[in-house]
Amino acid sequence: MNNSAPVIEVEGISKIFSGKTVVNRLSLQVERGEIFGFLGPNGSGKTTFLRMLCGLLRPDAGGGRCLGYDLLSEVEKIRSRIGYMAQHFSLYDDLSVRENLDFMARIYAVPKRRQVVAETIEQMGLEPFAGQLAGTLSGGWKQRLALAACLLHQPELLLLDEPTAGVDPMARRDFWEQVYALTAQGISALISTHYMDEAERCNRVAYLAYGDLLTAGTAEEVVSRSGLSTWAASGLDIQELAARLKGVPGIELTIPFGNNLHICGTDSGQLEQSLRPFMSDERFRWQKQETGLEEVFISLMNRQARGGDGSH
Ligand SMILES: Nc1ncnc2c1ncn2[C@@H]1O[C@H](COP(=O)(O)OP(=O)(O)OP(=O)(O)O)[C@@H](O)[C@H]1O
Repeated sequence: MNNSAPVIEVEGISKIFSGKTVVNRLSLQVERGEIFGFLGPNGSGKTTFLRMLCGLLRPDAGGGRCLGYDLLSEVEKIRSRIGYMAQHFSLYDDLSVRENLDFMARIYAVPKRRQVVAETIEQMGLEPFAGQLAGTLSGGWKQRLALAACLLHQPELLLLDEPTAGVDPMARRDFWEQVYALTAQGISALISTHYMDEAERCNRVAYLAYGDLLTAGTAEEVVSRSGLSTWAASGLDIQELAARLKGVPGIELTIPFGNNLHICGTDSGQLEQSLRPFMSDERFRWQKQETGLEEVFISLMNRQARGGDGSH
């Protein structure tokens, strides 16, 4: 495909299950070499969207191209060029790491199978475990093996559905190092996640809530478009403070983070004016703060729940 063309270019794609719209006219572009993060609460349609991209589900409306191939008519070409890591990927617990990869390589009819499996084991740092039964690996190494299995047929695009769910922080960091190394080689990745720190590692992010794409862009764009200003109050009694701030004009959102309460509003003047009387309370230290993705996503969700147009 044309190297400058987006790897994913979809327009208005929808999926309806039993009369319920699960993905609602979603349009999105992912550029080559990009790590694109896909966030949203459980059941918002992230998996359904990924499955439409890799041809496992057919969109009920809309269409587009994945790696330059048509989503509706060239599904086989797409499938052979993408690596899909499903949320509940399955490995054979009673096969070794090498046997698992060899088996997957046979299924994909990978040419020079033995050589490719050996190279993949080396590339993914799996040598120390090559002879070990997959069922005895730690969660992080199982994840690594599942990623290795997606790479055997040398895909151009990875679709990773919550690849680090339930994995400890060190293993998550290692996993991201691998993803960076792969994208440095020109592979693109669309990754769904619930972790905010992972969202911040992506070149661009999108937030999906119950089928609707609420925002997409770089973290800076998403934050700036939200128009939110944030103050943080730190102290021990922040739950009580949060309760007192409820319904105060200009305060649209409060989120506790440990001993900090983040307080947000889109009218920064009104927010400051409303907070001023609380700032004389010596139990708290007050600080203006950069708005983060988490504040933006929660605010968008709240607006959507209140029936806003969700177009921010
Ligand atoms: N094959 C199916 N038949 C009917 N409903 C389905 C099917 N697959 C998914 N759904 C429903 O579609 C909605 C979206 O599910 P989906 O798995 O795409 O969300 P998700 O954002 O990936 O959630 P999670 O973060 O929990 O993985 C859910 O309400 C789910 O129950």
